[in-house]
Amino acid sequence: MTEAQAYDTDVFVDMIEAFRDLQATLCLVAPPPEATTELTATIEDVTNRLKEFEAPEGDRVARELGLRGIGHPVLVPYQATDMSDTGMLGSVTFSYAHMGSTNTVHGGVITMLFDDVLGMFVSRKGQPNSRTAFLKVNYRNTTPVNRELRMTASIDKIEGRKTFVTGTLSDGDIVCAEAEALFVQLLPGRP
Ligand SMILES: CCCCCCCCCCCCCCCC(=O)SCCNC(=O)CCNC(=O)[C@H](O)C(C)(C)COP(=O)(O)OP(=O)(O)OC[C@H]1O[C@@H](n2cnc3c(N)ncnc32)[C@H](O)[C@@H]1OP(=O)(O)O
Repeated sequence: MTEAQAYDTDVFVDMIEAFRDLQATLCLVAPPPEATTELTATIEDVTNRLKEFEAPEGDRVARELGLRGIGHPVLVPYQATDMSDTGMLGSVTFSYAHMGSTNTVHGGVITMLFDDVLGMFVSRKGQPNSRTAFLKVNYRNTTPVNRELRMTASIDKIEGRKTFVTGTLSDGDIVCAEAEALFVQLLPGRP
């Protein structure tokens, strides 16, 4: 995205943030049927308005903002705070939108975060244009929502087109989840 478009990008991120707030709020409410029907119509109005701006893949703002999930309505936004050639540190705070049972994060969301974080790290420091071949997650403890958590990622081995990575998600000294994954770089010409 060019510098001239940077302002538009910020505005788009604001809209995605508002959407995330909507998702989290939806998980906390119990509106009566009349209010639900009225609100559903409002959401449909917003969707129809947005459809007026559908764009070809290369021009979509969410795609341009792919890093750190910030421009994607479903991915979990995170911060990569430190990155070397083989290791990465980061932080993430899950919201009520990511809740499975009371105040703890849905396991599938944690796996999605690992796929995104490890995939980004492999793209930058391993081999670009790689895809997840496998991703194994061990859930060591429940993961709290609304709390800043620490993430690590490391590249353990590169063999030909294969990059082997591991990651952790921790709440202070408590390891919430660990992941190990293989990313395979696509052969030239493979979509
Ligand atoms: C400043 C710049 C910033 C840029 C910043 C960009 C940021 C960008 C961030 C993106 C972050 C999103 C990250 C999400 C990443 C996904 O979520 S990708 C989507 C989910 N994954 C998929 O859809 C993959 C589907 N599968 C496939 O496409 C193909 O099976 C694969 C994985 C590409 C492999 O196919 P292939 O290229 O034909 O490879 P193949 O010859 O079968 O195997 C190659 C080697 O890998 C091994 N292998 C393959 N699969 C496996 C497996 N499952 N288990 C074990 N070994 C395997 C083979 O045994 C073989 O080993 P060797 O014989 O070489 O020792």
